[in-house]
Amino acid sequence: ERTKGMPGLPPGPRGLPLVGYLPFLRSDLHSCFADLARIFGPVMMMKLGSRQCLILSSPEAAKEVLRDHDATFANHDITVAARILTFGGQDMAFQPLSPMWRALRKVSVRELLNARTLDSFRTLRQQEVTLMAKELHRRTGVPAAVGQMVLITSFNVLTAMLWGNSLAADELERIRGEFWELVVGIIDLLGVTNVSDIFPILERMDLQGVQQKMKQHKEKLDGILSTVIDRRVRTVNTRGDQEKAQDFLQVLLELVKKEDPRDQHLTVDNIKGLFTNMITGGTDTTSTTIEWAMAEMIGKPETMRKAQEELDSVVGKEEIVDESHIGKLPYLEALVKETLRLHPPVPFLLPRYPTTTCNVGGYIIPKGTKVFINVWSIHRDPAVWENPLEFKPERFLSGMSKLDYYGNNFNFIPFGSGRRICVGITLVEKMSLYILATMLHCFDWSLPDGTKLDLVEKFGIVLKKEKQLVVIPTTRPSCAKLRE
Ligand code: HEM
Repeated sequence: ERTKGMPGLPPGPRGLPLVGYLPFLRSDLHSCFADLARIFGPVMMMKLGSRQCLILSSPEAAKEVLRDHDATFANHDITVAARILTFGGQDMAFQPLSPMWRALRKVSVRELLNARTLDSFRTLRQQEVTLMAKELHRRTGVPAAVGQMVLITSFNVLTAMLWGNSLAADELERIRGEFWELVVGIIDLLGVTNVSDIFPILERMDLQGVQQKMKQHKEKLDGILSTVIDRRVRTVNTRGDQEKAQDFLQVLLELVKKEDPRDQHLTVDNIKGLFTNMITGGTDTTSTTIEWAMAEMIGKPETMRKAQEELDSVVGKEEIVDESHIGKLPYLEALVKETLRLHPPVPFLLPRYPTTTCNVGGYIIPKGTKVFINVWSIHRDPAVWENPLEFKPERFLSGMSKLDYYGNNFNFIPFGSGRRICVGITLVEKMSLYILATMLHCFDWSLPDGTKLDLVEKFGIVLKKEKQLVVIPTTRPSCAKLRE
């Protein structure tokens, strides 16, 4: 609708009064939005309940929002469930663009997620990944839920990086046992279309019980985080400053104590919110990536064979992978990129909203519109990708070889782009390649007899396999080293 040469709202499907287009959406929202974009175009608007929503489905439209209007769209839209989980939005991901967001992001990069600090955790990663490989070795020939195992490994690495050995071994063991279900439950709830978000007036009624369930998960998580923090404060109080650990938790606790007005004052809830972001945002995404990579390779065995041949020649058939090999494995790197292209773990990024009314694609976008960037459909756009539905790591070795994870080319943005780009990319690059390299170098993988591979997706804030992948490891020569 354009009047007198003024830009109008973007085109989109008309809905019903009050509910908008909500009753017509399918549960596989990513592919439903992609189907609608084929009719209405890559800049599409629809009303869901009382909320105006913008859906962008082309690299050009994504670029306009994430680069040209980066500052205007730099806020993530917080849902009712996310607010409960993040201690009222005290985390990094749902903090509006503000001094607090800057302080949380800065301290995370300076003290944890930079190349030098991450290198200092190399032995820790090696220990945890070797433990996982040993466990798989013990279970040779027995079906294994690989996603679940990778999730636990990522959790162990990440939490040791966050708070060192703040917990006693038995406490840690108990938490690890509960953790898988907790994260899966949280991620599932974050992906539910909650009517409380669409009709804020209904929030108090919590019609689907989402808020109630999220409160229970949050209480569990809060229990774990409070124990970790209390233990640390008590240890420092009894043993004194000399013996205190110099890890990320300690740096954050010092910032809570600091009263210098030039520093952004942090609260304990900020620490808990930040840890919640990293634990929930950094584990399930990594394990989902590995699970999809394994599933695609099972479906196309020559890709697994090529990755194993590369590993055999770089690492040596009877040696064990270590992180120094990672930069020398271009095929494996391409394989992970191809997985993130076909199965971007966060299919809409974290939805944004503009803080002022602005123009995108020649249309007017009202302030506060919820913006979904459909990365899943951008990554499958036939105008950009040849045979987009084919799993073909080679494309990242030739035509698309320059694409990286840093959001500079809008054809490939699995981690987003601009100032709100994922803060954990460096860690993901190390962890996902290292885990996958170890799994492929130590084992061959096959489906249990009588089962068939399926690649059915389940939409959510994280785009998972509907059925978890269960596969059987059989040993390769390098496994002998695991016994040493
Ligand atoms: C395969 C793994 C991962 C994927 C695909 C992924 C993807 C994403 C995406 C798409 C965003 C939103 C970006 C945007 O809005 O433009 C994001 C944000 C974020 N990610 Fe990741 N992520 C992964 C792993 C991690 C890890 C390991 C960590 C931390 C240890 C992490 C921490 C965060 C945080 C804190 C944010 C919010 C950043 C901000 O708002 O400034 N992520 N991630």
